[in-house]
Amino acid sequence: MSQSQNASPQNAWGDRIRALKNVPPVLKILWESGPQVVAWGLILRVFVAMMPWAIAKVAAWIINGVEHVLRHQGLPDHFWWIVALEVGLAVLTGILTRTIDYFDSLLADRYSHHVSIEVMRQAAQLDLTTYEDPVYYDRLERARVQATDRLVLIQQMGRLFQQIITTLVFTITLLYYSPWLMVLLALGIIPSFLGETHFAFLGYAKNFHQTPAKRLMDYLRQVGGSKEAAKELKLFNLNEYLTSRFAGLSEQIYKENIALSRKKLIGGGLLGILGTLGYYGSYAYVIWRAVHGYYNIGTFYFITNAIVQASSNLQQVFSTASGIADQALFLTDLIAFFEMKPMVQSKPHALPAPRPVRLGFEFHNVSFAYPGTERKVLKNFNFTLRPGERIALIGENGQGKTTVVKLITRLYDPTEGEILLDGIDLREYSLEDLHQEIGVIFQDFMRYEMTARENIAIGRVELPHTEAEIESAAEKSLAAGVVAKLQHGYDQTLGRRFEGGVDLSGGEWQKIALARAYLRDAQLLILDEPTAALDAKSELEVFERFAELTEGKMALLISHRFSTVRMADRIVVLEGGRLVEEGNHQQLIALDGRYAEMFEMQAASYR
Ligand SMILES: Nc1ncnc2c1ncn2[C@@H]1O[C@H](COP(=O)(O)OP(=O)(O)OP(=O)(O)O)[C@@H](O)[C@H]1O
Repeated sequence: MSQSQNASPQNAWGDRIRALKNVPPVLKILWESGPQVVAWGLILRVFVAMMPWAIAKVAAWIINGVEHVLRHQGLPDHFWWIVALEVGLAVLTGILTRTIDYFDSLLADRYSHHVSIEVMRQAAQLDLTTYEDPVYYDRLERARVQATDRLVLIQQMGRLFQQIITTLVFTITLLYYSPWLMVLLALGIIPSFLGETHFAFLGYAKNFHQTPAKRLMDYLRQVGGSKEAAKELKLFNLNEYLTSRFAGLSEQIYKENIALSRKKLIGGGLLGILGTLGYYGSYAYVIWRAVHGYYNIGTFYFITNAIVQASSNLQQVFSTASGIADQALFLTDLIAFFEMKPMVQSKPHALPAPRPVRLGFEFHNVSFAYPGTERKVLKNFNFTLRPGERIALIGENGQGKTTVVKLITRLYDPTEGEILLDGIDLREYSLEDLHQEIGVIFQDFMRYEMTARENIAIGRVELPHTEAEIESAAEKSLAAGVVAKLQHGYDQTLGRRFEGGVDLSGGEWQKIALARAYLRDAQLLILDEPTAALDAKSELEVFERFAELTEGKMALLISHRFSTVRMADRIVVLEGGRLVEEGNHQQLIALDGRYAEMFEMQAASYR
């Protein structure tokens, strides 16, 4: 991520102008959301934009006609038809305006639908690293907010288009009568425009710097109301603590908001007075010319109306444009978010994953530090996993076992060295293909608050699956016993978030999660401490099955329980990011090294 993306906005004009470069991509997104709706909106706006001019022109004819009558020169031809035309134009304006509102709300719905989906797609393809980066998180948060509720922006863009046309029509009219009129009007309006954009920018800068505090507030609110935290909150009396931290932050944000609103009230008010002076200056000039006999009464009316319209539309053009600049600043994050590219991705002509795997996986002098950190979690790590082998990876907490899994599944790429699959660097293979060949259940696996069936089917969403396949996977992982006890069986919603949902125990959730791995017809199965919440009997059962079911496949198992570990064909001991011992249970016991020591320690605690 570049420095400029991370830096908070400085109060500079450059940033404001740069923000306008976000408008074209947004127009593109708008167009993609609903081309026909956009086109109709624009066509109708051209008509509505011309209406005030047409209405004023017809009104001038009517006034001249009335004057004729007053001077006893008789009623002009078609007079009542002209009056009817005026009424017709007013009615048509009303109808067109409502139709535009309808198209705007239609477009707003389509836009937020389209952007929400794009945000989800983009979030899904970004690296895992990005999720651990607070800057990214803040950006995702802002992008999410920006995805919805952009009706204002859409209305503003349409309105600007309409106001520009109306202003142009009346400006040409005024220039036709006297260029000075426009100069006077512009002198009054430009300072208030600059004021508007200035405050819009301050508003954006304020929101930008408030995002971390707002994120923290959201977190506090979420913890305060979460089911998981409820027990601890009560026992540790944490509610008051959380509430007061939330209140402190909320107070700070309120004060900052008020301070800005005050500035805006005073500064914006003073600049607004300049606009009023410019407007009345032009008005006085036209009165002077009319009094000196330059215009008849209808023309006088038409010009004064043109001043009112040009002035208010010009003012609106500026304030709408500054409103758009304001919104465009907010869109900086959305656009920046869409421009983020994942580092871990498939190359253009990536290879399909080998099936069957012939040589297996090989780590060659792999070193790895998590992005943004210096410490190497793996150091010159060398390791092989051959087809048909079942390997247990063991080591104390924090030695890098899960990291090995993250590298083999390409959630991250090594900092140094390479990982080969059948002799070819993992980075050469298609990511989707590679992931299809690996079934993995992490220690912090997800508990999807969906039905039991969906929780299992998630293991292989890319392919259709039959009822029998789901049931067979559930049998293998012992989840079938869990499902049998549920009132609605496989259709039972799990978790408590949704009505009718049933929560499971930690061990029951694990059996369900394990079924996902079995559903996948993968060549490598990885279980990262998947049985931690299982009781001893279940664990033994699960692993005896695992041993049976992974026969002929590659299996990688991470566990702290030696009763399980000893079933592996080969045991690899990790310490400080290095491979320190490897062999089967008997060999390692005979070696009398780290493994034997750890084994003895665990055995002693059972005696
Ligand atoms: N996303 C991350 N960013 C930075 N450091 C990390 C990250 N994930 C893990 N680490 C660090 O890397 C080291 C190895 O972690 P890893 O999860 O691979 O250990 P482990 O052997 O699986 O531990 P355990 O037995 O506790 O699961 C730890 O010191 C941990 O603090």
